[in-house]
Amino acid sequence: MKLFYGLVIHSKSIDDLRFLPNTALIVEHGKIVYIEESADVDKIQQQYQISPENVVVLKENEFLMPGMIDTHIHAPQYVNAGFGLELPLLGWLNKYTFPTEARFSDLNFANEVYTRVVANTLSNGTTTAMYFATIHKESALLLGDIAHQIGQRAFVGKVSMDQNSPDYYIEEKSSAIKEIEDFITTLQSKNYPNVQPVITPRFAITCSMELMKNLSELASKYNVNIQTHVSENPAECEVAVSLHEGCRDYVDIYAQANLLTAKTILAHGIYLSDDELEVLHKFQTSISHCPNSNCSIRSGMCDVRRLMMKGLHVGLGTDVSGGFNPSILDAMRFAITVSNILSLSKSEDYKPLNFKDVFFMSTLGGAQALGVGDKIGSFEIGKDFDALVINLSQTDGNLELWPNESIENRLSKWIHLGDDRTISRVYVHGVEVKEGASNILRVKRLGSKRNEACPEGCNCDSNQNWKCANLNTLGDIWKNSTRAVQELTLSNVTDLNSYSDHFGASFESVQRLRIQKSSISRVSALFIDSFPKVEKVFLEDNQFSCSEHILALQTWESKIPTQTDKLLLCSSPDGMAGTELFEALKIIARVKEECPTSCRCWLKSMKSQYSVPNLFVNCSQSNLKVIPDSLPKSLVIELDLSHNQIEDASPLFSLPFYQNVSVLNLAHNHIQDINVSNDARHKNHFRLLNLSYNKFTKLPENLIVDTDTFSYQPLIMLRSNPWTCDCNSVKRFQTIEMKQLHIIGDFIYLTCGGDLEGQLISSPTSLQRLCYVPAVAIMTIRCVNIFCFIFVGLALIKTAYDLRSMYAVDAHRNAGERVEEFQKD
Ligand SMILES: O=c1[nH]c(=O)c2nc[nH]c2[nH]1
Repeated sequence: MKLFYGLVIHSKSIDDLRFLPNTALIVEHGKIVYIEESADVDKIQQQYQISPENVVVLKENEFLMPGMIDTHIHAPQYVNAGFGLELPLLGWLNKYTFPTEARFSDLNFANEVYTRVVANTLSNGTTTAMYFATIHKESALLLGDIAHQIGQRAFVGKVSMDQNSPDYYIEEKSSAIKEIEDFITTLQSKNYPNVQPVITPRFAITCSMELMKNLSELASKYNVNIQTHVSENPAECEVAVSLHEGCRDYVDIYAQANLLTAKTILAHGIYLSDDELEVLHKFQTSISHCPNSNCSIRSGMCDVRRLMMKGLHVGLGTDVSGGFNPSILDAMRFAITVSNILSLSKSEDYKPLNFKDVFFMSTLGGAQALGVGDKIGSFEIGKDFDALVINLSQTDGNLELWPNESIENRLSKWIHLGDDRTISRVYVHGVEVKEGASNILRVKRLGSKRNEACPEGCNCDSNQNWKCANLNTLGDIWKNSTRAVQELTLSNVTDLNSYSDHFGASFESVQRLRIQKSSISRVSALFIDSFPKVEKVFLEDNQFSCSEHILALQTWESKIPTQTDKLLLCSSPDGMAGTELFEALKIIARVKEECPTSCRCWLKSMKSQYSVPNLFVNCSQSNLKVIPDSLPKSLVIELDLSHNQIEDASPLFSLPFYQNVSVLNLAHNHIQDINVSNDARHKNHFRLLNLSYNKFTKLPENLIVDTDTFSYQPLIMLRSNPWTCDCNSVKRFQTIEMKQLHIIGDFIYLTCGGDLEGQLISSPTSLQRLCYVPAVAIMTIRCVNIFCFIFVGLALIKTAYDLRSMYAVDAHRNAGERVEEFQKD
C-alpha cells in the first residue's frame, strides 16, 4: 500500500477539471483503493497502517496528475525525429520513413531504438503509448518486451502493408495474415499485464481490401484494438479513394473492411466530411489528433472542436516523426496553437482549445479514445494508478513561479513551459518507473536496466532467444535471466568447464540449447543438469573426444536431432575421428561396465583389422597377482598387464576372453612358465606377446610352433629373463631365429641366466662353447672351403683366357680377306 498526499489535479470530463488540494490517495496492487479530498493524512496513515516509507507527501509546488497518453506514435521513426520535414506525406514516406523502418529487421538496431523511445517518452510523462512498430514481427515483439521491462503501458502494433510499398519494405500477401496472427498470439501469450497487441493496417493506400478484411476478423477474434491513419493529406485522400473501387470516401474504405469499431483509433482525420464523422460516431471510432505532425509535414489543421462536437473521442498523438517531438506536452501546446489559428477564420463563438481541454485530451480523453477510459486517465477508485508527480519549483527550465499565482495559472504555465525536468516521478500501475528528473540520466538508467536483462555478449530477441558469444561464464546469463529465456545459443565456447562457476544453477526456462561454432570436446553431467527442462539440444560442429568423459551426453541422446547431415561425430582420439558419437557412446558405456576392476579401458578405434572396435585395457602397475578373469566382450583388445606381480599366466590360454586379445604385455611380472596346450594355442590370436622381464628359464612348450602349420604366430618379446643356456636350449633359440626370422622380436638381446649370466644367446661363440664340435671336423670344413674357393677362381680365369683367344683368330681372318679384295681391285 502506498499513500499519496497533496494537490491532485485530474479531469472528470472535458469541461470538468478538478483541483483537489490536500487529497489522500491510496494505491494497493497498482490500483487506486481510496481517494479523499481535504484529508487528515496522519489519521489515514494510521487507519490503513501504512509505514512512513510508503507515504509520499507532495511539497508545496508539487501536484499529482494522471499519466499522459500518446495515442499515436511511430516508435521506429524516433530515429528520424527532427529532420526530413520538407516533404509532404507521400514523398516523406518514400524518402525518409520507409527506408528507416526497413532497418528494423535488425533486432540489435531495434533494441537500441526501442529502448530509447520507451525510456524517453516515459521520462516525458507518457505512461501509455499507442505504438506503430514496423512490418517486422520479431522487432515489434521486442518493442512489447522493452515496454514491459521498462514499465510503460503500451499498445504495440506490428504494421501490416501488402501493396503500394517499396519492394524492400512490403509484406508477402500470402504470409501477412499469418504473421500478424503469430504476433498477436505470441504477445498475448507473454501475459504482460500492461502491454497489448494492436491490429495495425498502415493506411488504405498500402493495404488491400482483402488484407484489411482479414485484419478486422483477427481484431474481433482476439478482441484487440485497431489503429490506422485516415484523411491526413489531400493527395493521400485522393489516392486512397481511387485505389478502393466502390468506396464513397476514406472512412467508407475502413467501414467496408469492417475496421471501424469502438476500439479503433484513426490518426489525423483532418479532411473528414460530416458524413464520415457521422459514420465514425456511429461506430464509436476515435481520432488521434497529431498537431505537430500536421504542421511539420504541412498536412493541414484539424478542427478538433468540430470532431468533439460530433461526439467523437479525440486523444493527442505526437506522431513521431511526422511530429518532431516525442513529448505529449509539446502535442498539447501545438493543439492549442492550431486551434487558435483555426479560430481566426471561425465565428466569434468558436471556442479554441485551451490548456484545460488539452489536459483532458492528454489524460482521460486519450484513455477514452483508446477504449480504456474505465481503466486509466483519471483518479477513480478501481482504476490503475498511472500518475505523474509534477514539480513546478525545479529551476532548470523556462518555467518560473511568482508569488500568489493561482493553481490554474500554474497548471497553464506547466503545460506551456514545462518539460521532462518538471516530471519528478512517474508511476505505471502503481510502480515507480522514472528515476530522477534528468532525462539523460534516466534514459541511461532505464536503458541499462533493460540491457541488464540481456547480458553483455548476448543478443536477446522478443521470443526470449538469447544468442551469446565468447562468454567466459554463464553467471551473467544466470544473474540477468528473467527466468524466461527459451532458447539459449552459446557460440565460440572453447571449454564448457569454464562455465563451472554456474554448474548447478538451474536454467529451468531453457527449452532449446545450441552450442555451436565451438570446440567443446566433452559435456559434463553438471552442465547437463543445469538445463533440466531442455527439449532440444543442438551440438553439431564441435570436437568431441570420444572417451568415457563424454558418457554424460547419453542423457541428451533423445533430445538431439537425428538428421543424417547433423550427426554428431567424434573428433578424437585419432582412431575414433569421424565415428558417429552415439554409436561410440553405446560401446564406451558397455566397456565401462565390463572393464576389469583396477584397469582402465578406452576405445582406440571403432574398427580394428577384424572390423570390430579396438579396445585398450590398461592394468599396468595395479598390484595384480593373477590375470583378470574377464574382459569386455566382442572387441579386439590390447591388454597391458605389465608391472604387476603375476606368477601364473597359464589361464591366458584357457580363458575364452583372452582369445580376443591381440596385444598382451606381461612384461615386469614374476612368471616362470606358461602352460600352453597345443589346442589352446591355436585359439588365441595374439599379434604381440611381451614376456620380457619375467622369470622364464626355458621357452614354454607350444608357445612357438612351426609357421608352416600355424598361421597366427605372434611376435614375442623375451629379453631380460634368466634363460638357462645349455646346448639344446641355445640351439633351439638359434633354430627358431633362423627358421622363423624375427619371431622373437628381441632375440639379439636375449641373455643367459645362472653361471653364464649376461652372455648373449645370439652370439655364435656361445653355441660353440656350449656344444662340443671336434677340431678335425672344423679343420676339414675349413680345408673344403679353401679348396672350393681356389677351384672356382681357377675356373673363372680359364674361361676368360679362352674367350680372348677366340676373338683374336676372328680378327686375323677378317684382315686377310680385306687385303685379298684390295689386290683384286
Ligand atoms: O504521419 C504519418 N506517418 C506515417 O508513418 C504514415 N503512414 C501512413 N500515413 C502516415 N502518416
